[in-house]
Amino acid sequence: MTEFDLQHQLHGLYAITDSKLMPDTDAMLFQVEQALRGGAHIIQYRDKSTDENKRLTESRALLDLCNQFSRPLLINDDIQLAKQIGAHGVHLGQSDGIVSQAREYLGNNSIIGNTCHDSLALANTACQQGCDYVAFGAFFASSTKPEAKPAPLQLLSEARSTLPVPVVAIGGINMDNAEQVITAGADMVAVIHSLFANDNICNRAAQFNSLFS
Ligand SMILES: Cc1ncc(COP(=O)(O)OP(=O)(O)O)c(N)n1
Ligand SMILES: Cc1ncsc1CCOP(=O)(O)O
Ligand SMILES: [Mg+2]
Repeated sequence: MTEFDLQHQLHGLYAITDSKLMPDTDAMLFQVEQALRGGAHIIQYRDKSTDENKRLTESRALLDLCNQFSRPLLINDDIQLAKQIGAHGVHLGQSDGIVSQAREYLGNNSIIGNTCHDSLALANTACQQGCDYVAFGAFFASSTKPEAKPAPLQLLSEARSTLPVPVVAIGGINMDNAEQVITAGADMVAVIHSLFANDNICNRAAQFNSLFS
């Protein structure tokens, strides 16, 4: 995938990998392929290990897979890895680097997302620095990241109406609550557990996607 329409890509289900739910590279590739078949619009490689060889091999394999489906692969936390493999972009938390520096390093064609927790002020700064989307959450209790700071649903409508970029909702999102965050203003729902712990990942991805118009 070389060129794509950002407005179209930054919408719908945003699937994030998880090393506990994906015990090895083959399992990860199989599960992500199921999510892509079900219609996941964006994939994020999120691996907290320090095994550089594994991270390189897995992210390259994921990038091949995403290219086959013409969907972007973003790397969590690591702008060097994103640049090294030619990923479509990066997702940065508040302590993972500065958006404007990532933009300079990766160039204008990369997608850069930024975690803004429950703060419109952080989101405005991220937008001024050139991010392509902002992420808020956790909106619900997350078994993947129980320590994530809670964010209120009302934040999403204000974010949607005041920010110039698409808005991601994350944290404990499942089929019982996804509609609430979408109605409140989320352009994308970022999901780990409810998607990748499901017995039928392809169906679950399609169910999430059907919630978006
Ligand atoms: C889409 C999306 N939103 C938020 C996060 C969380 O990022 P961060 O706060 O840096 O936490 P870690 O994921 O690095 O633990 C995300 N990864 N993706
Ligand atoms: C990375 C991250 N940041 C805030 S909550 C979260 C985890 C999301 O995973 P789940 O969908 O399993 O709650
Ligand atoms: Mg991070």
